[in-house]
Amino acid sequence: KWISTGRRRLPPGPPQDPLIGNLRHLTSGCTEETFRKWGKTYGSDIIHAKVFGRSIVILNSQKAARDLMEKRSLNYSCRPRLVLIAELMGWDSVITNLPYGDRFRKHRRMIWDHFNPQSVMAFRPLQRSEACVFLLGLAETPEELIRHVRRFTAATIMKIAYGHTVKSVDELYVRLAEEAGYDTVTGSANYGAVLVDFFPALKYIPSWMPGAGFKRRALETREKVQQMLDAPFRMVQRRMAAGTAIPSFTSSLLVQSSSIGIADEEDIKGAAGVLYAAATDTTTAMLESMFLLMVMHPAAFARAQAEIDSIIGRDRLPEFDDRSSLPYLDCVLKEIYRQCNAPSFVRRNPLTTDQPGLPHRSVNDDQYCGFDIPADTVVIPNIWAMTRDESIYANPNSFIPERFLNQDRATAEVTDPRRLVFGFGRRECPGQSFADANLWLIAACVLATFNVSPSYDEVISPPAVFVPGIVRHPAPFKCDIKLRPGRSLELIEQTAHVVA
Ligand code: HEM
Repeated sequence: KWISTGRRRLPPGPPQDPLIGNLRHLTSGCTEETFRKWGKTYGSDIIHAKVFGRSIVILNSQKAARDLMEKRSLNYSCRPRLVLIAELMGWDSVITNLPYGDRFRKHRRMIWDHFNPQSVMAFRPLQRSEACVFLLGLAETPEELIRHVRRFTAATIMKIAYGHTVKSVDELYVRLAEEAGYDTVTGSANYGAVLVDFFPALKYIPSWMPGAGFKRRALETREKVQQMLDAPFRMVQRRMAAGTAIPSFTSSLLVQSSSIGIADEEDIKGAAGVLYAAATDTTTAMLESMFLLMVMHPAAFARAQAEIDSIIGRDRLPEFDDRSSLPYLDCVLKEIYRQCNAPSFVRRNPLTTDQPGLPHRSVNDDQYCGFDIPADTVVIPNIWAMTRDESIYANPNSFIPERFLNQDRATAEVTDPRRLVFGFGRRECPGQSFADANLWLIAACVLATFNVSPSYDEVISPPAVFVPGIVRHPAPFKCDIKLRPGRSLELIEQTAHVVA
């Protein structure tokens, strides 16, 4: 392997240590910003690193990501083999970890049928009613903002996936899912966990052996993952048998697959389970970031609020059909996506740098811009760098929604951050229309009914500090959230009554 890679013209990258390659770089505080700096240092959009002989290519530009992951998608739509998370922890029946192939296509179809831009229109009444519950909660206990956000994201997806109504984040199914997710993240952040992904034979090491702590933890997590996938699925089956099931993603798939074999059952469980895992943390992080940015950039949000007041008035809440009449609000949302796209490379394992920015894997040898990209290379899109590309976004570190105003179609297409933050090619996020609708609705309704400002006891507005993790959440921050004077509460209650 060493001799064959020696002859190749690989993309440039930082110097490597013997045997371990760039392991030290990639596991110790190496961020998306470092990857971008490497790009500048080595004068290339694509950077090559190596860990235990395995090639890792980082794509720092939108062009490189589209050229490879979209135009050559047949070669770049696989995922790296994830021994720890998929094989040991039991996340092997969820699409995010499936290799490109028939089973992947089957899962993608199941999810796409329910979440394509047309189908998600059916979720609008649910989104509106859950948005009202969110607003009422915020009016009552504004200090519990994060809890209300988490309940909203859990409630919308649980209802869709299983027809189950979530009243509180302390409920069983939410707890199971949260614990499985938490244990997966924490259990994959240690060196044993990294090693088993690069040396799969280590998965056979007996759990009692010294040094096998990663395996013991993974097997404990496996039970939680099983419970998280099983429990709500069995609940739907029980309710269907009793004739009390509310139509859902799971029930409709169960009805469709009349002669259900074990493979189908596992597939349906996995497809429903991934919805929670993929939808909640990402959407929660974006909504938290939205509130942080409201506090940091009051002028932009005041302008969006004034737009809502002048177009919709103060006698009703915004509805989805109002979206095209509120262009400035859309610009604000784009700028939120651009600045808070929550990618996280600050992890211990370069194979499991998570959403958004899930790694792809090349299947065959390829060449790009004169460089060789060997088969089985892990390909990581550096979405953070792409949304800060100075050739596309002037002053990328400033919050300027106006940059998106009055753009012609071609420019709008190149600059729209939604074409970056939801990933690329055949692996692009299938939940993006739904996620985008949730973010828009909450932004519009909050601006219509609340004033969000820095907390009185804070001297300066909070800095944009993000906590590294599977998804980047803002560090805890204080803010004042108050109902706007006038009929705000009455409007929320009225709408809640109508949409209930
Ligand atoms: C703002 C919220 C969200 C963001 C930023 C986001 C972002 C992403 C990204 C970057 C990927 C990886 C794409 C790639 O590999 O190129 C992804 C995958 C995925 N997302 Fe989302 N997502 C969000 C919300 C959702 C929601 C609401 C759902 C479900 C309803 C969802 C379901 C999925 C699934 C199933 C995958 C795996 C696709 C595959 O492996 O083929 N996501 N998402």
